[in-house]
Amino acid sequence: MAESAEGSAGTGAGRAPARGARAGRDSARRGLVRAGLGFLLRRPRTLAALAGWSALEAAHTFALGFALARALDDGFLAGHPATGLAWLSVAALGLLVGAWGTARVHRQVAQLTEPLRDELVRRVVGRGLHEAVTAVGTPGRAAGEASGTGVVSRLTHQVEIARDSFAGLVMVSRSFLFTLAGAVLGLVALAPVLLLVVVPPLLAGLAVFAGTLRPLARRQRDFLVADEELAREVGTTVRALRDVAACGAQESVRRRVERRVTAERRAADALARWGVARALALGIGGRLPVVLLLVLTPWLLRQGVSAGALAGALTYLTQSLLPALQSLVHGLGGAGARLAVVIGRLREGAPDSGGPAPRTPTPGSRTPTPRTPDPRTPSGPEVPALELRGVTFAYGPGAAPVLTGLDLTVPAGGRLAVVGPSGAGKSTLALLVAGLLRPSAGEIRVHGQPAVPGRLRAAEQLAGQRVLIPQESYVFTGSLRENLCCLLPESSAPPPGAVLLDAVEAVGARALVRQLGGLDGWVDPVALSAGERQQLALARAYLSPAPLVVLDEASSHLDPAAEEMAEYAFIRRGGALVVIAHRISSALRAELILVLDGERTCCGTHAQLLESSALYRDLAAGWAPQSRV
Ligand SMILES: Nc1ncnc2c1ncn2[C@@H]1O[C@H](COP(=O)(O)OP(=O)(O)OP(=O)(O)O)[C@@H](O)[C@H]1O
Repeated sequence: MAESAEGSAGTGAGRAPARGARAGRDSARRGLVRAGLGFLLRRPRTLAALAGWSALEAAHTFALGFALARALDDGFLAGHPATGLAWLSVAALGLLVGAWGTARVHRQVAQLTEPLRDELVRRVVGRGLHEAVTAVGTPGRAAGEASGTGVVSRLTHQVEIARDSFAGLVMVSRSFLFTLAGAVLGLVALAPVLLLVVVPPLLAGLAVFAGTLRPLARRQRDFLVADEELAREVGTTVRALRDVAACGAQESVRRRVERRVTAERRAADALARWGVARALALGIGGRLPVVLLLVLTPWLLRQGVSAGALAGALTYLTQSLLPALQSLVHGLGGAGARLAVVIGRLREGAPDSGGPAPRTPTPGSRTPTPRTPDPRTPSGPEVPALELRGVTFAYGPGAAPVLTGLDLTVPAGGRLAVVGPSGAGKSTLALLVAGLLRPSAGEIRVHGQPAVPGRLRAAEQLAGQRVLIPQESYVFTGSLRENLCCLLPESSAPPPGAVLLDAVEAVGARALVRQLGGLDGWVDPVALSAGERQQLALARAYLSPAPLVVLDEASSHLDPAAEEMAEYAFIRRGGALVVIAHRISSALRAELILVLDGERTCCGTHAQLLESSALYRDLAAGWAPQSRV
């Protein structure tokens, strides 16, 4: 238990300076040990019952070696097979009694673990609900997306792990103590001299094991944390593969995942090295006594130890002590460290992180620096930002084309809105423009360069040409600064904080940044609402140097006012803008509107389209009431 505490205390503290982290771990360990002892001492009756049933279980250990020795000495070796069989029956009876004791032990352990779980659940559900209540009204948080349910669900999952690990710990430590007691009593009953052979190596093995517990628990904890971080990173990445490709963020995401893989491998290597020490402890404490017993057999026989007693002692060593020691070593090293990590997190209130979320002072009421619009017309004003010539696209050779022979030109710095009914091909067009789909026929050029999907190098080039923000925005676990800067070229110097804050301010995400604790605040994608994720993705796109921005309903989770603010930010930013519009207000802000309507697809201004496109008139009429909301 003490070692578990040691492990838990340091969760996430590795980022702090070593001495402070160690002091924090020590104090948390003491707190955890006190809390654990307090929890046990408040249940004396359960403990007494557990000890009683464990003693019965240990009687089986005692009976096994002792009855075997008697069966040999008084029965089979003495020429009385009936006596031998009778003693073997005693051993069998001992097995039955032991099994009964074990069943009752499980019941008593449940009496300990269930209250522990209830206590933890009460605490974490309370805290989860508190977080949910305080999250209500958070700007950008969509209705029904209060984080409380997610927090509570993750915390209760950790409570389940804590309960199972605690049960495992109680079982192995109790089993070892009572098995040891049963075996030692048995050896004394057979021949006290046997203790001289068994006890010293056993104690030495236990001492080695005790010495490895702390470092082992620390390595185990580091490994668990690294493993979870890797799983979380990979899980987030896999869910967001399309968005990662859309953002052109493959390279930075690859590096992030690679860092996690390396960290996990290092943690696993360190754990494996300490695993050798654990094997050494097992060898000295569990296997060396067997070897000594065999080597010293002639001497023991001279001391008057009978053949039956030797067989009994071997039985104690191989059937009881070695398995119990194995369970103890693996149980304390595994379940103990896991319990330490989980309890540590539950106490810290960090439901899902491998470490505390770093917080920096709130930016406060700083005055935004006016931003000069970027001259994002790389090829000069005469080269269109986007050109489609006879573009046809179908999702398969036999599939009906989504787009047929589409021609379109968006001038440098121009603004295009794309509208159409669901399934008309708006997102498909966005993916084609972003170079993530290849046209079946025709050509697409972005600032004069072909937009083609390709290998990593091509993806990097694409990221410099255009940025696509899809409907479900990708943000990753990391600092806010990392999330904002991931579309910036590797070679460029990190932008000053003021530039990042300007971008955040421009797209209306200042409140969110304050809530996250500033630019070095920690982003947990799961804890953010869809609207908040969109705000971060918009700020990231705003910062990107790409001269073409494609927003595929990228503000669909924002309210109309927030959406307007974000779109005006992109207009001021410079460069060309293509917006897949889901509100008439978006379309009205564009200079040109493309109505995707199969063979009746057309392009024009709002006024022209009201005249010429029945579908556009219908869409505008349908949107009008919502846009006033
Ligand atoms: N990966 C795909 N494989 C096959 N067909 C697809 C795929 N993605 C989209 N489609 C089909 O292509 C057509 C156009 O889809 P798309 O998502 O581009 O339309 P949309 O106008 O963006 O619709 P919405 O407004 O509902 O998002 C639809 O018929 C859709 O079912």
